[in-house]
Amino acid sequence: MSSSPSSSSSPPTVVSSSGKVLLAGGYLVLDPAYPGVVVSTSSRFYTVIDAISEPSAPGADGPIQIRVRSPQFLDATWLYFVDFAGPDGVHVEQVPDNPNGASTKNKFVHLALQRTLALGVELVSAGTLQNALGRGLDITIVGDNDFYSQRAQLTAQNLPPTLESLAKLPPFNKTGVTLPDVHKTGLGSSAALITSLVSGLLLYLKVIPSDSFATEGGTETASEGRKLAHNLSQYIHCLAQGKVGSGFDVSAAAFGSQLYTRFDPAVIQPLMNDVTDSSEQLAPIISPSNKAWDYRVEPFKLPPHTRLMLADVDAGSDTPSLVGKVLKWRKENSADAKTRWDELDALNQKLSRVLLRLGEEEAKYPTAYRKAVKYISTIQSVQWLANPNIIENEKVSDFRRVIEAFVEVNQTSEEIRAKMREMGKLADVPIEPPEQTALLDACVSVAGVIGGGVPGAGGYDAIWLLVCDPPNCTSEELPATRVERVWSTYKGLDVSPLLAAESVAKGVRVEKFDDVPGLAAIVREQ
Ligand SMILES: Nc1ncnc2c1ncn2[C@@H]1O[C@H](COP(=O)(O)OP(=O)(O)O)[C@@H](O)[C@H]1O
Ligand SMILES: C[C@@](O)(CCOP(=O)(O)OP(=O)(O)O)CC(=O)O
Repeated sequence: MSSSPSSSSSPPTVVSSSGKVLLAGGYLVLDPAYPGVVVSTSSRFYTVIDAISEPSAPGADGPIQIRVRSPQFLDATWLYFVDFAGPDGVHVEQVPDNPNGASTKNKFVHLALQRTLALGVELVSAGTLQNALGRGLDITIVGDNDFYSQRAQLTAQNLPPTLESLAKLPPFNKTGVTLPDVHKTGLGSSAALITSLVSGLLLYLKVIPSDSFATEGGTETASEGRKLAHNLSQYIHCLAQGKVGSGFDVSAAAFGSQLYTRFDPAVIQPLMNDVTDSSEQLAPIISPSNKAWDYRVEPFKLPPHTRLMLADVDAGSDTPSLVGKVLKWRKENSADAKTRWDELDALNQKLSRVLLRLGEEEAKYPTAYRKAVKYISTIQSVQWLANPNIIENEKVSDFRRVIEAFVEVNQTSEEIRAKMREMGKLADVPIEPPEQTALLDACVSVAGVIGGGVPGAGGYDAIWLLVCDPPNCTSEELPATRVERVWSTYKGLDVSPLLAAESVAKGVRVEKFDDVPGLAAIVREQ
C-alpha cells in the first residue's frame, strides 16, 4: 500500500494453527460413519494482527482499513475498507492497494474478514466492533516453510534436499512466486490459514474471551471460544473452497491431533450461498450450542519416543478428482464398497487403538518402554520378535508386550496399505501407485521404521513414516538418519523431506510476537 498508516507500538496479537496429516481414514472420513486418524504438525500458520494507529493522512478521518499481507509471496497485499453504515450490518470491500489500481484477489482472506466481522456484529454489536477495529488493522500472514516446496530454494543454494539443509533456510522463507504458482506440500495451507486468521480476529476483536485458547483442543476440554473459532473456520473454508470436504484439516488446525468424525454438512447449508452480504444470521448456526454441529474430536497422539517423518514427492495429484472417482465407485458398487470400507475402518481403528495403548504403556512402564524402543530401533520390523533372548530379560513381560504392540502397528499399517491399494485398483485411482509402493517398501524395511503409508487421498503427493526415536542416541544411530539416506539416494521419485513433527500444542495457540523465530523480522519489513 503506498500510503500505509503506521502501526501501534503495543505488541501485536499473534495466533497460530497447525497443519495436518491424515494417517488413516482417507475417503472413509468423508462419511460420518467412519473416523479418521489425524495428526497435527509442528509446522504452523501464523496470523499477526496489529492496530493501525494513525490516520492515513494527517487530520483525515478516512474509512476503516484492513491491510493483509503475505510477505512470502509476490503480489500478495490486499487492502479492504470496512463499512458499518449499509443495511447489511458490515460490508468489507476490497480496494486497489496501489495507485495503478491493480491488485490480486484472495477469496479465502476476503471471506474470512467478511464473515468473521459479520458474526462479530451479531455477537457483540456493531458499535463494540467498530471500537475494537479503531482506524483499522494491519495483518500479516505467514506459513512455516514446510507448507510450500523448498526444492527451488535448496537448489539455488546448492543444498541437497535433507533435513539439515531445510533447517538452514530462513524461517518464513520467500517463495519467489505468486500464491497461485506455489507448489504446496499437502499440509493443509488454506485450512491452517483460515483457522489462524479467524481465531486471531475473534480474539483481537474480543468476540471471544482472551483465554479461549489457553485450554487444550478436544471437544470435551475445548473452550466455547475455541469451538466457535472452529465452527466459523469450517464454514468459511467450505465457502472459499466451494465445497464441503470432511473438514479434518480445519479440525486439526483448531484442536490438534485427534480421531476425527465429520459433521453433517447440512448444518452450514443455509449459509453456503456465496453472496458477500447475506441476510442469513450466522450466530444461531455457527454457535457451539447449535446441536447440529455433530463432529466428534477424540483424543489421539503418537506414542512417545517415536517420530513422524514426512516427505513431499515431486509429482502431485489432484485430490478432488481422486475423491470423485472413489465416491463414484462406492456408489456403483455399494455392497462391495461397504464390506471393504468396514474392513478398512476396523484396521484404522485398530491402528489408532494400539498407538494410544503404546502411550499408556510408556506412562506405566517407562523403563521397559524405553528399552523396547531402543532395542527395535536397530532392527528391521520383521526381526523384532525373532530373538528368543528377548524373553529372558528381566521385566520380560512389559518389554515384550511393548514390542508386540509395535509389531501390531507395523502389521496394521501394512494391511491398511494393502486394502487402500485394492480400493485404488477397483476404483481405477492411483491411491498408492506402484512408484509409491516401491518407495514405501524401501522405507518400511529400514531398521527402526515402525510403519508408513500415503497420507489422505494418497496419489503421488507425499508419504508418511513412523520411526523409532530413542533418547540418548547419536544421529548416526537414529532410524531417521537411515531413512533420510534412502530418500536422498532414491531414484524412482524425487523425494524431499519436510521438517514437521507432531505438534505438541493442541491446535490453535496464542504466541508471543518476539518468541517466534523470524516472525518480527518478516512482519516489520515493508
Ligand atoms: N500464505 C498465504 N497467505 C494468504 N493466503 C494463502 C496463503 N497460503 C494459502 N492461501 C490461500 O489458500 C488458497 C489455497 O487453497 P487450497 O488450494 O485449498 O490449498 P490447500 O490444499 O493447501 O488447502 C490460496 O489460493 C490462498 O487463497
Ligand atoms: C480424501 C479425503 O478423505 C482426504 C484428503 O486428504 P489430503 O490430505 O490428501 O487432502 P488435500 O489437502 O486436499 O490434498 C478428503 C477429505 O477428507 O476431505
